Amino acid sequence: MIKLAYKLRRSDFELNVNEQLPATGVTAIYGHSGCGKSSLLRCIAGLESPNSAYLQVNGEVWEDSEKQIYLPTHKRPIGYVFQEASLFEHLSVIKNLNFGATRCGKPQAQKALDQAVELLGIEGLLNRMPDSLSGGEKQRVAIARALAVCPELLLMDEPLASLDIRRKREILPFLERLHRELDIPVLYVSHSPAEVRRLADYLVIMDEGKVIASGDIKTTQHHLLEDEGY
Ligand SMILES: Nc1ncnc2c1ncn2[C@@H]1O[C@H](COP(=O)(O)OP(=O)(O)OP(=O)(O)O)[C@@H](O)[C@H]1O
Repeated sequence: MIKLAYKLRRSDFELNVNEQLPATGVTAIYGHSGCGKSSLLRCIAGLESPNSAYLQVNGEVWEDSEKQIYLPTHKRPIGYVFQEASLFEHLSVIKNLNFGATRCGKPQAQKALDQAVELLGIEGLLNRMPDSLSGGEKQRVAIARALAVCPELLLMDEPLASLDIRRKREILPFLERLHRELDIPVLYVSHSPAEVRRLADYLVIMDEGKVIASGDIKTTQHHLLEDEGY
């Protein structure tokens, strides 16, 4: 179970969320642009300074502002994938992945790295430099690097948004594979009904900083807009 409660006030925006999410499968966080999806993910990663915060993942409290508990970002066992693959441009693919594995720091680091390489189908890219990769390949490497951290929670913020439809189609099967074969809960921010339908088990729908509906995908998917169908 992931229990979270955040209040974050900005001059013209307020995030106010209090949810219990499953600690398995893919939970999509869906809503219009500006509704606070990325802010919520950034709170979970410890990258915002909310007015009040509570986060518990699988029984462990990562943050509780009332009790002044705050696990800093670099100590949170999370993998984070952004819209744009944020690879170290001066490092080869394998060195980028090793950087993730260093953060894992557990005996199973090498195994996690090998599994990530295999899952994302990037064996043939390991010695390439990021600037020689296509957008889709870069994003696959970024996802593998996030997995090499051995995360207990994978945060994905519109990982396909910067890709054209062909690249989206190319990556979706890999995401579906992650979903089938990995046992790590994923919080997946998206404003694409097509992606949500294909990937999510659980859905959180946001509007203006609040959750307006949440639940199993079967019972909530009628909230999704018509999709563009890729
Ligand atoms: N660093 C910041 N400083 C001030 N306001 C911000 C900051 N980041 C986001 N906002 C504002 O907070 C609100 C929520 O933004 P957020 O990026 O969380 O929404 P979102 O649902 O992820 O949007 P999108 O789908 O466009 O990425 C918006 O009004 C945005 O302009």
